[in-house]
Amino acid sequence: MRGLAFSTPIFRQLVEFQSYTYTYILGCEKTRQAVIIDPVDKTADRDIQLLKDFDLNLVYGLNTHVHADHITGTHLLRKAFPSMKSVLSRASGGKADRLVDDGEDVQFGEQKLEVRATPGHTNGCVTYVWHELRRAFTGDSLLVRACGRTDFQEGNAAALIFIGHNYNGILQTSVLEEKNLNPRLTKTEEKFLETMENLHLAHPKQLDEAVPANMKDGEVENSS
Ligand SMILES: N[C@@H](CCC(=O)N[C@@H](CSS)C(=O)NCC(=O)O)C(=O)O
Ligand SMILES: [Fe+2]
Repeated sequence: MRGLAFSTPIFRQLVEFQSYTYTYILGCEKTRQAVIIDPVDKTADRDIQLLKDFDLNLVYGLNTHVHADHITGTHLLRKAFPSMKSVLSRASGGKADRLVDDGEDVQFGEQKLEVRATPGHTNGCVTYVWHELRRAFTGDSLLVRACGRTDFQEGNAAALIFIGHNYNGILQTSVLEEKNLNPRLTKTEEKFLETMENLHLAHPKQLDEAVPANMKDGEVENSS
């Protein structure tokens, strides 16, 4: 069977409920090539099943940055889709099959994502822009009504430009909304820097295992 017939590009937003990470599957309906953005190891089986249900061939597994709150699922997805290449920014200093720089395109069938450097949460944060559908995947650079923390992983509030998580169940946002409603981004630069200095957030629970593993494309000893 040739899978379900889609008449428009395929798009799914998925959640991993331990770290509240949002994962995205994007597919070209004509060639059935697909990418996944910010997959999590714990939900790799779900993602593989969904890709297979849709008869999609995963060509890239992209990470927006070296995550501190979960281990990427790219190494597990590659087992099901052996030609899949993991993608990470060169500026992150981490390992991946393809290292990308600002301005590069990542092609999947007739669709593509533009890589834009959006440092601040980490040095190597990038946003992937899908121009065709006017969607931007910001990782933790910009969150709904918030932005990524800047108190570890070379975080630098002064470098933060823009938004992957939301802890209140709001699934998406727009540049217009955040420009007007984001309590951090509507401040003066001075007040913004002061706010970021004083967030006093607890460290992510998986920080100590996630960062070293994600620097090595998710490969950890004892990982399945
Ligand atoms: N409780 C979570 C971690 C929460 C956290 O630190 N989130 C990060 C993004 S993951 S690096 C963040 O930047 N938060 C900003 C904010 O304002 O909440 C866990 O233990 O995993
Ligand atoms: Fe992060």
